[in-house]
Amino acid sequence: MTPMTPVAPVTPDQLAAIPRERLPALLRLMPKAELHIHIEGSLEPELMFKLAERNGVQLGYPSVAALRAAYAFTDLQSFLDIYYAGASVLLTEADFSEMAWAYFERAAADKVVHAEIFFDPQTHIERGVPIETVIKGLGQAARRAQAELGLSAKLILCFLRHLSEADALRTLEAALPWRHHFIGVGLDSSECGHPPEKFARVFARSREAGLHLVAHAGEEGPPAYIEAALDVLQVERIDHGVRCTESPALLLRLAASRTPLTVCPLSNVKLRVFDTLARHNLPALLAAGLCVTVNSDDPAYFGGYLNQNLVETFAALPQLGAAEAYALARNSFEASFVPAAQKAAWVAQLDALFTEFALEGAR
Ligand code: HPA
Ligand SMILES: [Zn+2]
Repeated sequence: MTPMTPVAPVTPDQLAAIPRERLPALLRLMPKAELHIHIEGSLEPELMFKLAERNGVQLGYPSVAALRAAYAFTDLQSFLDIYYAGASVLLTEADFSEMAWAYFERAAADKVVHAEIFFDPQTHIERGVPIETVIKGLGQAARRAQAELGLSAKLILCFLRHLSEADALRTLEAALPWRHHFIGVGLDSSECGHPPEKFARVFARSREAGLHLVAHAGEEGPPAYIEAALDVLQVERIDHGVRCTESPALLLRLAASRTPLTVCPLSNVKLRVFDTLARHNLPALLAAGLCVTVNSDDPAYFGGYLNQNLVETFAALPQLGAAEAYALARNSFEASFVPAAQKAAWVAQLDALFTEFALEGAR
């Protein structure tokens, strides 16, 4: 089907007619956008060892199996320590390109048609890797993803919140000559003790430069961090944000404004934000009318890419059915930073697929 073919929106009755056993296939087949993926978190142990050898970097683990065995996290910080150590193998433009290309191939297999990927330049600048090496390497893979996979890919530069705002401002100035290679800025790393207010000036400067603004908030931090990200940083999306349910007023505000939350269920369980997927608040967030999306965060570390997140989460939560699958995919396009006409074309593909599954279910 071409994007211009008119498609009637799938109806609630049609969604209700889709049998539960068809959900895994539907979740895998539906077109979707991924909006919360740290590209350094897509670095699989096998590629990490290959790059370590190529670049003469000592990893501190004797084997892929030993490294994987270390992926037993107790909280965000215990993950970040290993994640930054893993990123130390990345030195050349080719390294960044190879890592991103591997992610794009995996994402395309999951029917991701658009990805907005985070990168952490300060992790690399600190080790003497020029920012242009990082941006050019990732940009090259993004162009190849569009050309060879039909996957549109954009970059979002993240500031590390455990470092100073002055460091973030220096990083932004160093990146601005490459402004045309990235669409926005974000805020990640250790949340507690590093509230959004710490980065008010660098976000204001980024806004002046015409960049989109997002921030991690309410993963481990309190609802007040989500409010500060909205009010002080003026972000357009909240990454994670799951702790918003602790504040009824904030929940109402997020629903009314349709501020997107990029939720990462497998990450939340691995980092002990929730004990199990069955206890995740995704159904409550959807029921409250929020523009929630599902994402993989750091798939090489947390046990799965986007479809794995969707399939496992739906299997664990009987409240989630075809209507919620449709809402999540539709939200992923609504929440993306792409032109309205492109969003409409993807939503039309979504309607066509869900209608097909409904008709098959009714037969
Ligand atoms: O889940 C995360 N939270 C904060 N910082 C991060 N950096 C990579 N992943 C994460
Ligand atoms: Zn994240």
